[in-house]
Amino acid sequence: MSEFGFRGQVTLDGPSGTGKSSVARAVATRLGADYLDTGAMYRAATVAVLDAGVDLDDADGITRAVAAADIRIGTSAAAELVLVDGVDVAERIRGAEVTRAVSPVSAVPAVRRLLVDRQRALVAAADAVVVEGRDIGTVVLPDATCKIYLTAAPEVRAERRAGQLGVSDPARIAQIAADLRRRDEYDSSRADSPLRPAEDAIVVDSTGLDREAVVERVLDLAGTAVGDPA
Ligand SMILES: Nc1ncnc2c1ncn2[C@@H]1O[C@H](COP(=O)(O)OP(=O)(O)OP(=O)(O)O)[C@@H](O)[C@H]1O
Ligand SMILES: Nc1ccn([C@@H]2O[C@H](COP(=O)(O)O)[C@@H](O)[C@H]2O)c(=O)n1
Repeated sequence: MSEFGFRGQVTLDGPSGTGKSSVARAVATRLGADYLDTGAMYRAATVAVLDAGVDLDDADGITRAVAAADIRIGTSAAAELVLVDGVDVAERIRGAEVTRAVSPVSAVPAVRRLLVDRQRALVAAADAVVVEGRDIGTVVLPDATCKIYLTAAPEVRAERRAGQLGVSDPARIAQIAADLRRRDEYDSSRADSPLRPAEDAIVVDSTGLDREAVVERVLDLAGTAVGDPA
C-alpha cells in the first residue's frame, strides 16, 4: 500500500555511488511503487556485448549484439531479476568486467534508443514507479511527477563504495575513487543523453546525510509533488 496513495513517477539521476539504487529501492518500497534500475539494463546489454566478443570501439557490432539479446529486467523493489537470454546475470552485472565496459556500450545512440523504448514501456505499465539512472529526468521521462538529482562529495562516494565492497586499504580506496571519476567523466561527456540534472530536478546532496535521511527527503519531495495533504 502506498504511503500517500502515490501515483506517478519519481526519477533519481546522478553520478555513480551517490546512493541512487539503495535510495530508489527503499523509496519504492515505502510508496508501494514499482522500481526500475535502468543501469542494470545497460549492464545486462554489456553482458551481451562481452559474450558476443565485440570490440568496444565497434558501435555497429555493439548495436547488433544488444538488439539480438533477450534482456529481461524485473520491476519489483523486493527482488532483483536480470536475465540475458534466459541466464540470471544479476550478480555478474555488478562485477569489474561489466563495470569497466558499460560506459562505452551505453554511449552508443542505437543502444540507448532500444533500451529507452523498453524503459518507457515498463514505466507505462505501472501506476507508480521509481526509476533511477543518468538520463531519466532529462530524456526518458521529461514529464515525470517528481525529479531528483542525487549528488555526494567524491571522497564520500568512494568511502561508501569501499564499505560496500569491504575494502579498507587506502590505495584500493584511491583506485575506487579514480574508477568512479572515470565513469562519471565518460557518462557526462558523451554526445547522446549525457549525465546532467534536468532543469526542473531538485538536487539532493547526500554528503552529510545517512541513507534513511535521504529516503525521507525524497519521500517528502514526492509527497509535495502530488500535493500530499500532510
Ligand atoms: N546517504 C548514505 N549514507 C551512507 N551510505 C550510503 C548512503 N546512500 C547510499 N549509501 C551506500 O553507498 C553505497 C553505494 O550506493 P548505491 O549502490 O545505492 O549507489 P548508486 O548511485 O546506485 O551507484 P551506481 O551508480 O554506481 O550503481 C552502498 O553501499 C549504499 O548502501
Ligand atoms: N539511465 C542510464 C543508466 C545507466 N547508464 C549507464 O550504465 C552505467 C551503469 O549504471 P549503474 O547505475 O548501474 O552504475 C552507467 O555508468 C552509465 O554508463 C546510462 O547511460 N543511463
